[in-house]
Amino acid sequence: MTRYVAAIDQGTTSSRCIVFDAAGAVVTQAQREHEQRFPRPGWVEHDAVEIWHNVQAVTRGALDAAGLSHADLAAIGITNQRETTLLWDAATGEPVGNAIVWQDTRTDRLVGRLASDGGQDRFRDRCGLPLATYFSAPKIRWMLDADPELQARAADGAVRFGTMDTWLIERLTGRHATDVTNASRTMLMNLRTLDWDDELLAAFDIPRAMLPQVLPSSHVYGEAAPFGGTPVASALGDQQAALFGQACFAPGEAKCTYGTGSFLLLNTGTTPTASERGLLTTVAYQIGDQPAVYALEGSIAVTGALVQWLRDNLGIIRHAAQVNELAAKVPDNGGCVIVPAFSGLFAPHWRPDARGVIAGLTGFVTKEHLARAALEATAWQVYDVVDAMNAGSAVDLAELKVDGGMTASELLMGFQSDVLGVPVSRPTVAETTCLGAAYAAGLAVGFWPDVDSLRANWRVDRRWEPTMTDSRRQAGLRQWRKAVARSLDWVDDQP
Ligand SMILES: Nc1ncnc2c1ncn2[C@@H]1O[C@H](COP(=O)(O)OP(=O)(O)O)[C@@H](O)[C@H]1O
Ligand SMILES: O=P(O)(O)OC[C@H](O)CO
Repeated sequence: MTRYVAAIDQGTTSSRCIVFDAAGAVVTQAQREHEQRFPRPGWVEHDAVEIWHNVQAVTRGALDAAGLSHADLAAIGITNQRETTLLWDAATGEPVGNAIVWQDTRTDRLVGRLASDGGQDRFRDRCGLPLATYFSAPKIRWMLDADPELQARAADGAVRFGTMDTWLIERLTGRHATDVTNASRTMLMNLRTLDWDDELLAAFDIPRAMLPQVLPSSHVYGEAAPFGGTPVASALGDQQAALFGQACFAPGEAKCTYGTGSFLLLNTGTTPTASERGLLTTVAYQIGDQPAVYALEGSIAVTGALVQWLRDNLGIIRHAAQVNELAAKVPDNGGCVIVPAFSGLFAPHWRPDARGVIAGLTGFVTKEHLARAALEATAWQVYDVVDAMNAGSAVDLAELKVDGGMTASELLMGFQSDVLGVPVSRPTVAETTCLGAAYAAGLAVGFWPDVDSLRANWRVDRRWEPTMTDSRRQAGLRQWRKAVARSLDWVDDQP
């Protein structure tokens, strides 16, 4: 009997598999980290074969841990780190090199060259994205430039492109396909046609023959041969999957996922909404042949990664959670503000020339103040994104649903509610990314009847209400804005 749905989350630092029951509760899970490769400053790579082995191992591991087999599964859903770019040989299925990860900034000159002719927003109308190293198209261009043989082979379809969803779908089912949410992060998909766009392909000189077929997010992609032919029935980028798992199915509903970076997505309904304030327009999901649903997104590159930096580079904490113990020892930041622009600032600023600053240092500032400033930096970056959303759209965010590793920090969540001035709610199932992929897969095979049945599964675990006075909020905001201004225009040689 098929009582469960499995979700595979292929993330930036690890791959995990979680099996859910019909109530959306976690039945079993397994997780495995993969190596982060930093061959040069600013470069970040993953070995896609290592990832493929890990994905199989965690899926088997999760099933074994609960004494289940693939026969217990109605479907498998896939969710993944987005934008990370891989090329492989169509005949052998072997990667032509490592995957270039979304955080990698090696394409900054290429992006600068393209932006010098028409500006950073020259493709925004078609694909919803500004020109930035973050997205896949510049990474594909870089790979094709790096090996002169590849362009011709790509034009014949002998070399294939894929993000991590596509890589896993092809390995599992034999089909070269992606979903609309992942395709919407490449800079190559037209937001309205939901297909590859000839003008964008021409601008990046990327052959259509190397690209996967674009399919809905909740859709049967094929049968997973290593798992007894279980249907692979969904694919979504991880941030879109979290929106789905948080049951943000109505326009105006939003979630923020706090991990290595943080990503706030607002459901804007079935027509793409443009942002004049630096937010991305992206596809939220598409269920079968229904119209696609769109989102506005604020992507923040460094939030939890700053806590890791306090741990790994400064050594002032031993575990991420200790940042809270340290921060709780002081009543405020002691006048110190950190802007973690380690690889420039993403939304809403899109400033590749920014670099991190610690502002307001005096002899009074201690490691406790630094810990507090690190948590506050996350909340203020999210504030900037929400501010851009409220200013640029008719929607005034009334509540924020949250998930991800950093939501374990009560101090951060309380401060977040304070600076936003709206309640912040964390659900009982914290694994919303996997849950969203499972939901989308379950819908495609009739395991769940409709999205209303999914909404009924959402339960609040903890809710934070704002308590900060407006004058304190304004004072903190002034300080934050001054610190952000000081982080800009640091890198001199932007092309
Ligand atoms: N208790 C905590 N307080 C603050 N930050 C935390 C805590 N626990 C984990 N983190 C941070 O959260 C991030 C991990 O969250 P996770 O959702 O697993 O991220 P990802 O999916 O991006 O790998 C790490 O960057 C870590 O520093
Ligand atoms: O794998 P995560 O959770 O760090 O998410 C990465 C994002 O999808 C990048 O856009």
